[in-house]
Amino acid sequence: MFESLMFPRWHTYIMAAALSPGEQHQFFIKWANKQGIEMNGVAPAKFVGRGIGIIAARDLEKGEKIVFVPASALISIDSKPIRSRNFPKSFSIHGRLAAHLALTHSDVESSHKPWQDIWPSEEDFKTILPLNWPDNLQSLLPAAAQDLLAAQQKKLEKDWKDLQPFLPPDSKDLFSYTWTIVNTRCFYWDYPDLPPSRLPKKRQSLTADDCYAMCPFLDYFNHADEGCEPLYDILGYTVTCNRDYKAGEEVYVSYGSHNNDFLLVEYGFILEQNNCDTTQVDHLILPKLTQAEIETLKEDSFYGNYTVTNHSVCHRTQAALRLQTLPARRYCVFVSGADDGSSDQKRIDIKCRQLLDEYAREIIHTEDAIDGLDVKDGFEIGVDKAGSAKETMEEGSVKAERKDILAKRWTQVRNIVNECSRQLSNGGKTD
Ligand SMILES: C[S@@+](CC[C@H](N)C(=O)[O-])C[C@H]1O[C@@H](n2cnc3c(N)ncnc32)[C@H](O)[C@@H]1O
Repeated sequence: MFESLMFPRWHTYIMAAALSPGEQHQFFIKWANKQGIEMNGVAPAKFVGRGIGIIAARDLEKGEKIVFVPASALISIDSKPIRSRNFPKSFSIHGRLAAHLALTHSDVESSHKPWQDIWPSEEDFKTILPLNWPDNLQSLLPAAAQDLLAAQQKKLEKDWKDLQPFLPPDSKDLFSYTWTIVNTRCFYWDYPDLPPSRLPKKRQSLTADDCYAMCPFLDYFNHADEGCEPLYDILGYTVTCNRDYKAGEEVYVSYGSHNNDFLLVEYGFILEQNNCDTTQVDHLILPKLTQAEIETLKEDSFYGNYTVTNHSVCHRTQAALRLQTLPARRYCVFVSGADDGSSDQKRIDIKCRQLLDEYAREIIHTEDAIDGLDVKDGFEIGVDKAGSAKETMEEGSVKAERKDILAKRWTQVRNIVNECSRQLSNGGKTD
């Protein structure tokens, strides 16, 4: 059984190392204990640049269970208050959860109020989430991040269109905020707690996008590419230490194997060290393909998702470059796996390097544009194309944090591209 934790004596000592999270977090912990949430040797703490996270309150051992959240404490579309709203089942789970949170947002009696009080504010999200940035800054994101952002905007707009009739007038901004709360704080959940009579039917109707639940306390954990992996079963969620931790260290979970473009668009941050980091070159390859080449690549399932890491150019990119460069027969034996393509490798490596050189020129150009952004901290609220309140800025003026994260992301992309190019020049291999 986990020990119950309500800021005991060691807490004061450990909090000297990290910043104390504040009073509303103490209320939340009390509330969490009442929900049956168990914490063992960990506590919330404030970390510079990462908001609240989880700190090891004593030395922890690999394999130790540090958090348990019972299924009854989750907010899912099977929670009674959401079921009773009778949102149509055809609406996305993300949208239904966001609408419920919007409808309870100003209810001081709501059952999850102490939890809501510890979430980031709308203001926090305005700075960190590219979704809330003005168009001139969004257009300075790497192309792959812009594609992710466009998909995110489309999902939000669809959910808003569906759920708007259930919400008070003028609640688009509130809905967008609760939608991003759901997006940044949900965990995978495919309803293992449902009775066997309901489970098969429920599972049949689920897509991966539907398997979301809000999970109190678990949503305190920040992400690292290597962290604890939360596991769930019929009883709820458990977090187990992935390694030993010293008292005072931050304990992370892994949100999945995500590159920094994904983390920036979905969560509003990038990792300085990310073993899963990549960059994409679709925007350089796709516009140069003929219609016939597009059809061939689609047929062979090699269309798009062309990825570069700091040591390799992926197999898919090579397939596209081979199709553009080599006789059809040589391309066919490569994609069918009948030949490893090594006899053409030198020619393809030259193509890869030309592609990376083209990318390097684009990077320099974008870095210059970011460098020239005029930093201003104040901004006014205006209305964007979709009719939602959004800040307007003079062309080129930007909050310092946004400029900083854009500049850092492009430095990372430049390093990936330069390092990969260097490896190719040294006769390094492509994947
Ligand atoms: C599930 S919440 C984690 C708790 C959050 N830090 C808070 O203050 O409530 C996810 C959000 O935490 C922040 N975050 C998570 N991991 C981070 C990291 N490694 N570095 C910076 N921010 C991080 C991002 O703002 C992200 O959207």
